[in-house]
Amino acid sequence: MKPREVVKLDTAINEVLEDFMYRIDEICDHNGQMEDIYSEFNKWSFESICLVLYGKRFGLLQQDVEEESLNFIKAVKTMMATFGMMMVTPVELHKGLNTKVWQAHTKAWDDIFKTAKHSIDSRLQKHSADPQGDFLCDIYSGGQLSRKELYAAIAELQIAGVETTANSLLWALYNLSRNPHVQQKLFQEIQRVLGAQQSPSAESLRSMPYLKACLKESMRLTPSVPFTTRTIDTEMVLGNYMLPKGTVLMINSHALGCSEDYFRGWAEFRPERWLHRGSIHPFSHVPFGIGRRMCVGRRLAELQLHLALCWVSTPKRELGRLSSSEHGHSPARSLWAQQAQPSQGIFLGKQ
Ligand code: HEM
Repeated sequence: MKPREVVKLDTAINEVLEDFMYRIDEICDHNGQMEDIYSEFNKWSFESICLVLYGKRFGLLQQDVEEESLNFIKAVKTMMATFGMMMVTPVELHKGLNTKVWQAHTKAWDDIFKTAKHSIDSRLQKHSADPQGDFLCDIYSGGQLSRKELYAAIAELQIAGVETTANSLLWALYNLSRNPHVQQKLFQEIQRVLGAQQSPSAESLRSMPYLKACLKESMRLTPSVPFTTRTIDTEMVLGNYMLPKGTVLMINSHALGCSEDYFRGWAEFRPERWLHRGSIHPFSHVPFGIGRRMCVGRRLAELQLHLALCWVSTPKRELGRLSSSEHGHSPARSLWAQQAQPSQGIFLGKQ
């Protein structure tokens, strides 16, 4: 996604964030806690990415969610859950025996595509007179993708952009809640740039280096995708090792972020370390992967997360740390194959 196209999406992202903040205030109890914080954050990122990709609100942040939206989310959840099961047993086995997992998986994809297709078709139709004026129509009118490929590409973007973004925001808030002095500095920067009432924008973010440093530091210490892999297609020598073709190499971004060699005092949450240009080895921080297959949604994810931090980090909503007896979980618990999520120990309500 081209940076100059991505910045134009700030209004849509803010629209969803405003609703998200109302929702947080509605559902937080008097202690500033909410029942299922992870699922609420997923609703936000789902609504946000869908508005960007399909140009349509799915109403997930409302009290009563429409059936079409619920079915869509159910399909995404089923697809992810069955995908997880097929990671531990061979896919061909499921396919050959037409197992229940396989049936549920393929039905879920059919349902996802049905909704994606419907939304994409309406969007293309709506902007047919001026395709260059719309992000999705612009991609399609470039002529490099067939309609079917466009459906598949957009559905993939959507799936890739929900949990990763929600999880990163949750970790960022978790880290801020444990570092009040960082939070204070962040409030000051946001207030200085935005003044009393103004909503943040892609333009205002340009003057917020500390906010960007906070997100980087959070993604260093607690990346939402802790590793990526590559299967090498030719035999090669790497360091002192001879690697045959087909070897799966893993880049462990979490281990890199926790390396004393690259980050002095690595266990400290210290955004200041990112403010001195050239002081950090560029390959030591790769939360979005690296090279030709790196995350295509990086700029969009960063914009969503930067704006979200502006909305959440206000003096009225000081993020607090709940004591372990209040939430009863360890700081992180395993979510699925690759991700961990912070426990519910963040105070999110208004003071
Ligand atoms: C904070 C949020 C996100 C994180 C941490 C993240 C991280 C990653 C990582 C580590 C990869 C693998 C890259 C590699 O192997 O080198 C990846 C791939 C990918 N991401 Fe993201 N991502 C995020 C958000 C998004 C969003 C919002 C979208 C869609 C708009 C997206 C779309 C994709 C796609 C399509 C790929 C596959 C790229 C390919 O195989 O060529 N991601 N992401």
